[in-house]
Amino acid sequence: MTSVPLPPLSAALAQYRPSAAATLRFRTPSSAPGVSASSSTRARRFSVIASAREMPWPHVLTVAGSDSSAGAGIQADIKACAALGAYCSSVITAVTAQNTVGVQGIHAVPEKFVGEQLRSVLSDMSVDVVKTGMLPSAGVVKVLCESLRKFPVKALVVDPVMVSTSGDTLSGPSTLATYRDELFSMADIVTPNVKEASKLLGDVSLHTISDMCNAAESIYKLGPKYVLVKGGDMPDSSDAIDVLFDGKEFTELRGLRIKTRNTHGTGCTLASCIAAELAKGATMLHAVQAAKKFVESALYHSKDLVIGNGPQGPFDHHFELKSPSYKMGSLQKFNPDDLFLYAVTDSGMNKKWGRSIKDAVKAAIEGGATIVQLREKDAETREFLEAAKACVEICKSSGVPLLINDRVDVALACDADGVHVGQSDMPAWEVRRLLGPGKIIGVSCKTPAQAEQAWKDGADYIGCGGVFPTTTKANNPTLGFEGLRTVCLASKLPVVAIGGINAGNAGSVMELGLPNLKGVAVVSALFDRERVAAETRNLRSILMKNAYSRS
Ligand SMILES: Nc1ncnc2c1ncn2[C@@H]1O[C@H](COP(=O)(O)OP(=O)(O)O)[C@@H](O)[C@H]1O
Ligand SMILES: Cc1ncc(COP(=O)(O)O)c(N)n1
Ligand SMILES: [Mg+2]
Repeated sequence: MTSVPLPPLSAALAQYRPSAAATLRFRTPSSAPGVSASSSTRARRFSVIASAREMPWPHVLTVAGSDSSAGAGIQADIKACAALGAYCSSVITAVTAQNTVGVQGIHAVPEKFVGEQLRSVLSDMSVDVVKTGMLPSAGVVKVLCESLRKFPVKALVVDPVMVSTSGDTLSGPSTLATYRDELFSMADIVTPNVKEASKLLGDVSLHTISDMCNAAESIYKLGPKYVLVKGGDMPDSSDAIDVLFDGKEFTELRGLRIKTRNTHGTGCTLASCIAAELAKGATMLHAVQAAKKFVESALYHSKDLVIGNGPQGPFDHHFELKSPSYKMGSLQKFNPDDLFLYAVTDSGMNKKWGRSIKDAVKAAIEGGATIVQLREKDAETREFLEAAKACVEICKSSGVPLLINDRVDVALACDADGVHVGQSDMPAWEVRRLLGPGKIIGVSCKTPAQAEQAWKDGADYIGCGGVFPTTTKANNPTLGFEGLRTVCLASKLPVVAIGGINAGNAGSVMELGLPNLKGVAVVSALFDRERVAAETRNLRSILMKNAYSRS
């Protein structure tokens, strides 16, 4: 089984942003020669409408029940899609009287009227993905299947909602057979929780990951392309583990288990996020990972919310709107463009030139470094921590992220922006566990396999090198341009090139034109010099020239 801890918050947030296709961009019309001013204005107006039509918004249709407390159901689906940049239309199958205590009543919408709503939406709007939640009767499941046959969509996400997190029944046993016989074979993914998986398989008991895998395999035989058995309600588990099965391979998706009462609507949100990501064009594994990361982050940010008096509260789908980075205009903790000029300090060089770490960092920032890593291999811990704390202050005030090489403890103690690890340091997934979802993690990689692992482990970027021979790192094989190209092409993450890079050769590295190669990391070319700020400024202007000539 492949074990896949989740990509970090920043990586996931990057996916939450509306994709280019989702952003309505208005093209300036090219008016034909001889067209009068007023008709050109008209032409512009038409062109705006036309180009808006050409740029469809990723569209999810949720077919689900209304939750009066707005934590789950239709309300959760719309909030989740909005947070991830997808449009969400809604066909309501039932209205529930529900709160944080439980479900007090259910009023099913007549099957015929569910069909009418489906026709209204599907015949008019270009829906990319249909996501189903509460389908209260076998009749509604049948009506949905008929509509989907008539109006096919790109993907179908089936959350077989039967029992709410509060334990209330939302869809009776009569629907089970129709789910199994008709809907599942049309589904791209089915996402039962453990209780639902058990019911679908005739009340088998599920206690372990291996039980979840067996259940996923059995449900897969009913026809969907993927099965995700969700482990939110698995007792005695310190992690929140879900199992994805694609017919060949099991992938264990492991996330932090957030200690909170606010888990009402986690299942609805997860399925809607998967649908939104698929609508934006993600692969299934990416969609599931991003969705799980979103739920984890939302729970984390809402863990202390108190809404309602019952045991199960709702969580905040729009937690990003409250984050300071959002208010400062940036949704992401990590911006891959920050890798542009990556300054890595070296204790030996600082000593040689009689500089403190703090002065070295100040000078690099003054010269225009866009991210800084403290790589102090020989420093005493106490002394290093003091210096790191001072550097955090300097970097914060300049808006430059500060990473710590290898020392997760120091990064935690000084509240750095993240950690960079090598292949023999702590594994990135373990670092993620310790740092939480919001920090930046970088991993040094020399091979496509290492790059793949870094992505699976939840890293934000990889450092690839040595591109040229270097004296900074002993016994460091040189990859050359070919090695760098191979790793970049294989990497799903942004890459920064490292190893022997200086003002003389940085341009040639960037000229490789690899789309995910975001910048260069330098040690000696900045710090084994007398004037750090001037060297940084010089390198920056070389990189800028290269960037402009390529754009
Ligand atoms: N306390 C928690 N911390 C982190 N993730 C959770 C927590 N509870 C549930 N999840 C995640 O939320 C998603 C929905 O799972 P689950 O709650 O099992 O589904 P449902 O809401 O359908 O019962 C899964 O990805 C699960 O791992
Ligand atoms: C209308 C409606 N639909 C679905 C759920 C499931 O909620 P959860 O996501 O917590 O399992 C619910 N409680 N109410
Ligand atoms: Mg739940």
